[in-house]
Order: sequence, then structure tokens, then C-alpha cells
Amino acid sequence: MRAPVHSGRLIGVVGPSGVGKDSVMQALAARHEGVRLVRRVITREADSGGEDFEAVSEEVFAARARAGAFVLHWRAHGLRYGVPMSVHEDLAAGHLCLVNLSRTVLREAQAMFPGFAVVHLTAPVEVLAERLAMRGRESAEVIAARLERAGFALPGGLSHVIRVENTGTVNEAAQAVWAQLQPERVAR
Ligand SMILES: Nc1ncnc2c1ncn2[C@@H]1O[C@H](COP(=O)(O)OP(=O)(O)O)[C@@H](O)[C@H]1O
Ligand SMILES: O=P(O)(O)OC[C@H]1O[C@H](OP(=O)(O)OP(=O)(O)O)[C@H](O)[C@@H]1O
Repeated sequence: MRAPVHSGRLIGVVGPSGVGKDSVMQALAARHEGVRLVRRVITREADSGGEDFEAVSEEVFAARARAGAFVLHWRAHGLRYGVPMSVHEDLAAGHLCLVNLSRTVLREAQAMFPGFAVVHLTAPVEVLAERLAMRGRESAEVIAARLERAGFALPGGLSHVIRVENTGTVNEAAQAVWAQLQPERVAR
């Protein structure tokens, strides 16, 4: 399917669990007008805390996926995640849309969204373990399983990758991301 024409830009934020994807995305949206956070649809309990997402059952998710309600969807950590079609409206309105993605869907996203860029956040695994324990959303067993995925590399063939280490403050990481996005935005 041909993607609609947009004046905005989609940015996929990736990196291991606990690296600070949601925190950095929130900092960027709070500081910069025109930045929108994509609200994902997830088969996770509604009161899990963390990001703002739409909680749905497995059945509802499967029905929506069949009906073509998602631009991208994937499975990870025993959950299903979907990016709703409404992202096209925000892009058409000219917004810079940030979405927390799986590393497994980046090539698909790049093929679908002109100007797509990847923000890859990194941190040493000891830092990830500490942050996940502090976040307190997952059990020790689930945290261990998430840390197993921490070493996964990005796929090849991505045109724009901005890599930032999130080991200082959240605001420092957000600033580093923004600084690297600016020249690319101007150049487009
Ligand atoms: N730069 C940072 N310094 C200290 N704590 C951080 C930093 N970035 C994120 N955190 C904390 O680490 C935990 C995981 O962050 P989160 O944004 O949920 O990561 P992700 O979405 O990548 O799993 C949260 O408790 C968050 O407050
Ligand atoms: O394939 P990967 O690149 O390893 O990513 C797997 C999943 O991890 C993240 O989920 P989620 O936001 O639920 O978890 P997190 O906040 O702990 O990273 C990310 O959004 C993907 O859905």
C-alpha cells in the first residue's frame, strides 16, 4: 500500500528494556512544540504504569490487526504491540512523531514512512538492570528475560540512525537526540 503524503516525520525510538526510551521521548515532547508521542495499543494490563498506552485484550488486538487498524505491529515480552493508523493524521499535520518500536520492525517502518529515522538509545547492561528494578513494573523473572534481549543489534540497511548513550540525565540524552535531529530536519 502506498503511504499517504505527509509533511511530518516519524522517528522510531529503540534500545533495550530500561534504557530510557519512554523517559527520553517524554522529555522531548515536553520541551519541543510540534513533537507528538504515538500512543501504542498493547495487550498489557491498563494499570501497569509507565507510558500512556491503550490496553486491549488479545482478542481485541487480533481483531484490529485483521481489520488493518495498525501501521505496524509485533510481539515481544509475551505481549502484542500495535501502532495505530491515526499516526498518519499527526504526520499529515506536520508533527514530528516519536514512537517506541521493536528493533524487528525498523526496516518495515523505513519502507513505509518517507524520512523515517531511528533513535537508538544505549546503556551498559548493569545500568539497565538497576533501572528496571527501580521502575518496578516487572517481576525479577521478567526483568531477567528482558535483559536477555539487551544485546540485540539493529538490522542493517537503515538510512538514518542517531545513537545516543543515556548514561547522564534524561534531559542530556533528550538534548543530544534533538541536536542530531535538527540538521537532518533542516536539510530535508
Ligand atoms: N538518564 C536516566 N537516569 C536515571 N534514570 C533513568 C534515566 N533514564 C531513564 N531512567 C529510569 O529508568 C527506568 C526505565 O526507563 P524507561 O523510560 O521506562 O525505559 P524504557 O522505556 O527504555 O524501558 C525508569 O524508572 C526511568 O525513570
Ligand atoms: O525487539 P526489541 O527491540 O527488543 O523490543 C521489544 C519490545 O521492547 C519494548 O517494549 P516495552 O516498551 O514494553 O518495554 P520497555 O519499556 O521495557 O523497553 C519495545 O517497544 C518493543 O515492544
